Amino acid sequence: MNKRTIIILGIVASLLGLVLGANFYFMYYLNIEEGHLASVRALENMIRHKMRHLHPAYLNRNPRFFMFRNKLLKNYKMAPYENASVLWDIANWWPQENEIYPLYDSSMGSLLETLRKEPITRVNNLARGTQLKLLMRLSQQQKVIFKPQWYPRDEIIEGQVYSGKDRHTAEVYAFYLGAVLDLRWTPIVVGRVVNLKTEIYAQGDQELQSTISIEADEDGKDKYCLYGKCHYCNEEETVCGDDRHNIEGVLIYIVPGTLAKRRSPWQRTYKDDRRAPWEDDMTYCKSLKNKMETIRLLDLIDVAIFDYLIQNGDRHHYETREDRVVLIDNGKAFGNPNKDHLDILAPLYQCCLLRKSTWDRLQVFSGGVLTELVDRLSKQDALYPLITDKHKRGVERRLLVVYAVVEYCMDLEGDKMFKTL
Ligand SMILES: Nc1ncnc2c1ncn2[C@@H]1O[C@H](COP(=O)(O)OP(=O)(O)OP(=O)(O)O)[C@@H](O)[C@H]1O
Ligand SMILES: [Mn+2]
Repeated sequence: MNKRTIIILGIVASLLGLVLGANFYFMYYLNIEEGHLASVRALENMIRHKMRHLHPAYLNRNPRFFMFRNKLLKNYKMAPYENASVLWDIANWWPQENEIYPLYDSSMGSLLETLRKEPITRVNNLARGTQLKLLMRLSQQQKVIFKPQWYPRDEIIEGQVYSGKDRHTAEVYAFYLGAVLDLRWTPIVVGRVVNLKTEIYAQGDQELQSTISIEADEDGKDKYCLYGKCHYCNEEETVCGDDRHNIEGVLIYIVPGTLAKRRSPWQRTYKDDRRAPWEDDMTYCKSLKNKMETIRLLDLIDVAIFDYLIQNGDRHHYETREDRVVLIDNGKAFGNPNKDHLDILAPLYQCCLLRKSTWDRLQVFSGGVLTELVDRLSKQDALYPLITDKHKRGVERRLLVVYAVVEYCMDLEGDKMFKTL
C-alpha cells in the first residue's frame, strides 16, 4: 500500500466511524425519548383513569371539616391590639424547626393587624434573590419584606411554568393555604395598599429614592414609579402609583433564625433545549431514597403537593430552618389558571411516599371546602379576593389530581407509602 491508499483508507474509516457513531447516538437518543414519553404518557393516562373512578368521598364534603373550620376562622379573625411591640416579641419566639407559627394562638389575629396598621418608618431596597423587593421597618422596630404588585389578578402568564414576575397575592394565599393544610412552614403574610410617595419614597434611603422616578403626567400631576435595584430590575419595568400614589403589595414577616439554602433535586434546567435528569427518569427517586433522609424527602413531597395546588413551578432551591424545609418564596404561583403542570408533583409520583398526617389533612378539605375556607380566611385581607374564581377552580381540580396520584401510588405500594416521620 502506498501512502495515498493509506490516507484514503484512513479517511473512509473515520467517516464510517463518524456515521456509525452518530447513528448510535441518534438511536440511543430516540430510545430515551420514546421511553420517557411512554412512561410520562402512561402515568398521565393512569391518573386520568383514576380521576374518572375517584371514590365519592374525594368529591364530596367530609363532615370532619367543620371542626377545623371553626377553629381556624376564630384563630385568624382580625383582632384589636394595644402594643405591637409585644406581639412581635411573641411572634419572634414562635418558630420551632420549620413551623413558623403555632396551630392556634390567640395572638395571631392581632399580629396580622399590626402588619396591616403599623406605620412604615424606614424603607430600603433589599438585594436578596433576583426580583424587586424592599425591606421595611414598622414602627422603628420590626423588619418585614415587601413585594409589590406586578400583574392584575386576571392576567394570564403564558410560557413556561416559571415565567413572569412574582404574583404578590400568591404569597398571602400560600400563608392561608399553609394554615389550612397544617403546613405552617410559610412566613406570615398580609396584603397592604401602600403609598409610594409618602410611605416608600419619603421613608426611603437615598439609594432607594434614586430608583424611584417622579415625572409629570399629561395633567401635570406627579407620577411616582419604582424600579428598584435587583438582578431583574431595570428602568423600563416599573411599579407605578395610581392617582393617589398607591400601590398594592404584600408584607412578609421575616422568619427568625437561620435559613440554609439547598438545590432542589427536582430543579428545572431553565433552558428550553435541555431537560433535567428527573424529567426523563421515572425511577429518579430510587437513588434519592438512599442519598437523602426520609424526613427530608417527606418534607419535599409535602412541598410538591403544596406547590402543585398553587402551580408554583419555580422552587429551584428550597430553604431549611433547623434542618426542616420551610416554604419561603411562593410568589411564582397562579400564573395560568387553565394549565396544570403535573410535573410539579414528580416528587410524589416518583417516590410514592407521603406523610400520613398530610394525607389525613388533605382528605378533610375535599369537595370544594379547601378553597372556600382559604377564601373565608382571607376575606379580612386588604387585597381580597386574592385570586380569581378560575384560579380557585384550578386549585380544586388539582386537589383531585393529588387524590388520584395517591390512589395510583397506593396501587403500587399499598399503605406502606404512608409514613409518620
Ligand atoms: N420571610 C422571610 N424570612 C426570612 N428570609 C427571607 C424571607 N423571605 C425571603 N427571605 C430570604 O431572601 C431570599 C430571597 O427571597 P425570595 O426567594 O422571595 O426572592 P426571589 O427574588 O423570588 O428569589 P429567586 O429569584 O431566587 O426566586 C430568600 O432566599 C431568603 O433567604
Ligand atoms: Mn422567586
